[in-house]
Amino acid sequence: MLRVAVPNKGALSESASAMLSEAGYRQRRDSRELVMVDPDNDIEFFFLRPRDIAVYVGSGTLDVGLTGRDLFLDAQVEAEELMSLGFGASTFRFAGPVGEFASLEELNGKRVATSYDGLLRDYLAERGVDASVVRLDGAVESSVRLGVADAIADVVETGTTLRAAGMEIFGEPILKSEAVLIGRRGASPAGLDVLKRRLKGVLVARQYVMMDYDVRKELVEEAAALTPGLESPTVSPLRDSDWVAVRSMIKKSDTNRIMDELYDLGARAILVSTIHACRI
Ligand SMILES: Nc1ncnc2c1ncn2[C@@H]1O[C@H](COP(=O)(O)OP(=O)(O)OP(=O)(O)O)[C@@H](O)[C@H]1O
Ligand SMILES: O=P(O)(O)OC[C@H]1O[C@H](OP(=O)(O)OP(=O)(O)O)[C@H](O)[C@@H]1O
Ligand SMILES: [Mg+2]
Repeated sequence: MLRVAVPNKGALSESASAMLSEAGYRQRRDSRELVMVDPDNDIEFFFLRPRDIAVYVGSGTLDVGLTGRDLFLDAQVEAEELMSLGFGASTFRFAGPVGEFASLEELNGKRVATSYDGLLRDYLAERGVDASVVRLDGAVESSVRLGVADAIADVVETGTTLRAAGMEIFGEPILKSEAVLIGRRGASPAGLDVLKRRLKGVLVARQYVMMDYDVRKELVEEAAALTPGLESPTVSPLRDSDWVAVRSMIKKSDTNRIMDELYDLGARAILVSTIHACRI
């Protein structure tokens, strides 16, 4: 039975469970449940703190886990990223009091507070910056005002928390994070391929739509270039032999641009429908 770690609370929890449900797996009804067996799919879900998930997977206790890339790298365990999951995006950045820091080098000899000390120590060491790292559990934005640090390194999403603390970002982003599936390096436990294929199916169904349109036969090559699809578009005859019907998957975010371009080309009856589920 495949043993999978899922965030039990926090920023990633709801989206992780929603994605697994969409992939056809049973998920817990009560947020206090710690384990959930799905016998139909021969899989077992363990609901754990997102920060601890990499530790369980790295030690081999659990086969795979859904967690944040930043939390995974911070844990410094023997595991690898198997795929990105398309949610939980965030950026990990340096910040300091407004006007005080402009570049990474200025951190030499300073104190930097963070909840991600493993990640930060690696980053500073790789760039030869000699700063002392102050490990805090959370709310690191308050650390400078309270005098335990000179700057911070933290997750920034909207920047609201930073602004409220009178701080601003500086330097290059340390890391772009999102939710990822992690597993033991080189391991391929039974059921993992199916899980990955199902998750990929959810990603594609979320990111793509199905587009149908009619176009004059002589324009089909030009139209197909706009909608190449994953393999190749389906082209079907119409009763009026001067026209054909074309069907192709396109990126959801390109929908309106492609509809405009197809219309300008002379395509008509352009229809877009959602993809409920798929296997690619
Ligand atoms: N706005 C956000 N705030 C915090 N984390 C976010 C945000 N958006 C995405 N994430 C991601 O969520 C994960 C952190 O989740 P979570 O906040 O549950 O952990 P935590 O901060 O360790 O726990 P808690 O805040 O409950 O003490 C990281 O991978 C982070 O990149
Ligand atoms: O840029 P923003 O949209 O304001 O979001 C970023 C903030 O959200 C997270 O805090 P969280 O709520 O997880 O609390 P924590 O710091 O105690 O983990 C993160 O640590 C930042 O403080
Ligand atoms: Mg948090």
